[in-house]
Amino acid sequence: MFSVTPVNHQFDGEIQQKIDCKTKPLGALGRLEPLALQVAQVLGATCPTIKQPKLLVFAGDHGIASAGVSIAPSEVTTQMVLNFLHGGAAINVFCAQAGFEMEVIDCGIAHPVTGHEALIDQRLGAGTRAFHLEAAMSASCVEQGFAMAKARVALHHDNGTNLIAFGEMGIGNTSSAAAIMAALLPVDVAACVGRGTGIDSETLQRKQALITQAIQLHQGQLNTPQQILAALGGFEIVQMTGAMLAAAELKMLILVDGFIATAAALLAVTIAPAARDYMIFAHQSDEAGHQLMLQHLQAEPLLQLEMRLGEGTGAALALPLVRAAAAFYNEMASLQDVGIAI
Ligand SMILES: O=C(O)c1ccc[n+]([C@@H]2O[C@H](COP(=O)([O-])O)[C@@H](O)[C@H]2O)c1
Ligand SMILES: Cc1cc2nc[nH]c2cc1C
Repeated sequence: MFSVTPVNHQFDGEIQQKIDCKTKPLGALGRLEPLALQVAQVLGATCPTIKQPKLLVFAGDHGIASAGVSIAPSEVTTQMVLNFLHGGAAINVFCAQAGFEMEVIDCGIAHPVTGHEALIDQRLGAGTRAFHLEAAMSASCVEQGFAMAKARVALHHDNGTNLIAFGEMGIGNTSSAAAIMAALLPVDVAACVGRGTGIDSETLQRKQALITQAIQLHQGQLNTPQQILAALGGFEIVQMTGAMLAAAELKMLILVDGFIATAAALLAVTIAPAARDYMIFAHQSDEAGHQLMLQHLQAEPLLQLEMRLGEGTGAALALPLVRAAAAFYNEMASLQDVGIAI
């Protein structure tokens, strides 16, 4: 379904030379320099420019939420979707600041909302099934989610967007992301499970026990990323994975937010390793497993602000840094231009 090719390394030498010749000591722009290299690899070495950046908030509900793994009930997912549509959430504020156009996609919240034209309907159901008792969804649901996400990304690409940021909303989705992490990586469940929205220690123990139970229940059916998604996933995680693969296929920049978006990135990279070339990791979340997940992706996030909100907030805050990397690459004078000999 996805055919992702690695970035072109043909011009790496020229791009690096251009970065090194800017009016600064060698390497003095620190991590903005490899970021500029990546931006130029993906968007072109001549004058890489971020165009019509979009931030997509993928919303979905989780059956596991009714087992008491969050501070909030599933109703809050719908309430927050309405908040996004009315412009009142953190992500609305940060998108407006950063110059992101924001889109909210209903991937399958439990209580659908009507009468909002701006809400994109890509529903796969009314929340997943509780994955500690049965598979979260069917295999065909995963494929359907991939197809819908791919079509949406293609539409944005056709309209001129060349950077997509990934955020999400879904009560219970840190449980799903932690279970996916435990299924994909050679790490203990305990290293994957965190406090999500801010649960107490007793709830954390229950969450860990339910995820351990789920991994045992689905053992033998966790052999591919698609199987892992069907067993343990969420509708929003399925669609983020598909959308990331589609964006990589179309050679767009992918800006990844926090713990749950990174779980989707991990799935996408497992399906198509070349997708990693297109990914920029925005922010290291305070969620316990995120650092380890990033390590496995060999990702150094741009920001570390101790946030644990999701929605795409870290990605929105990181966009100015990505713009700055492209701008210095395109606009700074060279040492030669100004006659500096060092
Ligand atoms: O992205 C993150 O790093 C992150 C870390 C902790 C919580 N969240 C958000 O909180 C919700 C999931 O938390 P929970 O406790 O309900 O699993 C979901 O809506 C996420 O957007 C997000
Ligand atoms: C209020 C609230 C806002 C959120 N935004 C993302 N996840 C969230 C979880 C809660 C509970």
